[in-house]
Amino acid sequence: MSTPPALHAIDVSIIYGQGDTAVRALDTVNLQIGAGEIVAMMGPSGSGKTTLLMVLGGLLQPTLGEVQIRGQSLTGLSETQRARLRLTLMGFIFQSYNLFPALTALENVQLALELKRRPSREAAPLLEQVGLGHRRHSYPAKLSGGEKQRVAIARALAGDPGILLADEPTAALDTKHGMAVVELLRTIAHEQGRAIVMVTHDPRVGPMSDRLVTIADGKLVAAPVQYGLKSDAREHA
Ligand SMILES: Nc1ncnc2c1ncn2[C@@H]1O[C@H](COP(=O)(O)OP(=O)(O)OP(=O)(O)O)[C@@H](O)[C@H]1O
Repeated sequence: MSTPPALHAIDVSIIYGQGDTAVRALDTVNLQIGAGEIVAMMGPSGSGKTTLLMVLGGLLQPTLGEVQIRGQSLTGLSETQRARLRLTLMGFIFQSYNLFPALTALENVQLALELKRRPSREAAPLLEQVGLGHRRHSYPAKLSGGEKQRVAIARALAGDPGILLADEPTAALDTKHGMAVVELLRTIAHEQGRAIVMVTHDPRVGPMSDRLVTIADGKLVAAPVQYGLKSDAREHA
């Protein structure tokens, strides 16, 4: 039997609101992401990128269709069960880092380890893995944007998740630091076998990913240029 994909959206639609004010934010989306694959998701503002990321992360239930994580359907799970899956299988990375300003880099990661109930894992090696071992005792205010995002990535790795979901992780960074963060995420996907989905507005991120998924008006569309290893258009035609 073949291994199920890390993430699988099957005919997913999301309709916000009802009646005249209803918005179809996602329209019959089909998407598979495998372990060890880094996928960039692009599209105009309001096209449904964040909504799709939230659905893939089990933070939002599809109006129609379903999401499977490693072959397990999220449909019918309680909020507590979905929260447990998120805690054990997923890490989240945000544009604005969301670090605790009163905690050092090390303490930010340690707190995540405690919340994820991972007493056997240590924060310092996670910071070293993202190239920040030497800044472990620095507070976020003393770190550059790129360094803050690296702490946020170390924190997202605290639970040793198979899946990382990143919402515009480079949006607040200059080109050099932004590309270094994407390079780090790419290494994490390829060397550690994690599935990574990254929403981005930056056209330079697509070529650094294994696959570029383009979304317009809530639908996945074939990208004008296909990058990397696989083509989403081929896979989901
Ligand atoms: N909670 C909500 N209630 C109603 N409509 C919503 C809600 N969240 C998003 N929408 C609508 O759904 C559509 C998709 O929004 P979404 O935030 O997923 O787009 P996006 O591609 O991430 O946009 P951006 O690039 O601007 O962040 C938009 O039309 C948006 O106005």
